[in-house]
Amino acid sequence: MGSVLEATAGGLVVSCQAPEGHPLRSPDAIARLAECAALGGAVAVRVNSPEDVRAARSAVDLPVIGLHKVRAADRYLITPAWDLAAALADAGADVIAAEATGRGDLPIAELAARVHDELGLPLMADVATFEQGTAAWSAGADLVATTLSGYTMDSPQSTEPDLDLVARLALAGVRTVAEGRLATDSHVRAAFAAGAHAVVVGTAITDPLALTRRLYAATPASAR
Ligand SMILES: CC(=O)N[C@H](C=O)[C@@H](O)[C@H](O)[C@H](O)COP(=O)(O)O
Repeated sequence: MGSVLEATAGGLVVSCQAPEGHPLRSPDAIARLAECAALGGAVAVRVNSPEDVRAARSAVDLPVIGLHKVRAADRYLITPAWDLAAALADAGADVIAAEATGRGDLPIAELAARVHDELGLPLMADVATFEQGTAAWSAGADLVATTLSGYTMDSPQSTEPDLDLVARLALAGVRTVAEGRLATDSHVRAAFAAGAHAVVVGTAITDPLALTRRLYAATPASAR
């Protein structure tokens, strides 16, 4: 368990995900993205669903952080049920990522204990607020990620990463991962300056559709 935490310290984790309907939505495409991440220097990849965990696991020799997104009325929930966590472990995940916002089927302390005792893996708790982060850390989470800040009613809405949350959690002694809307090298440097243990970058690296749309929107042709 300690080795994954050591391996990720000071590093870039690349989130290799593609939603239903996206041209990259296939385990093979996710595996190719994971290969790019590995060649580029990533210390781990973050992957959605057991089938993508299997694909990434066989493609790269890096720790695989597994999650399983489930569609709810307002947003995707991250691994909100125990069975989903267990299936990720079966698929070869090295870390289980799950939300610690109170919307999972287990209280966070029970989830952390079961991930440790039954799966033998570390838990990455995805949170939206400082209170959720410190609670998850006290409850035994190994990593606390700012993943959900900006996606819940109780967190600030912004197009920028929530580096203030990263700084507050790190200052409180929480092993904090900066995740969500990091898109530039300045964001990455600022996250580490704020005390991050690691950073996760997804869209800005692995979603050419989103990147194309953003740059297209800056063209005269987009106004036609
Ligand atoms: C909110 C939510 O469901 N976030 C998901 C968590 O796994 C992913 O959709 C994000 O891509 C990931 O967090 C990385 O963030 P960004 O793509 O902004 O670099």
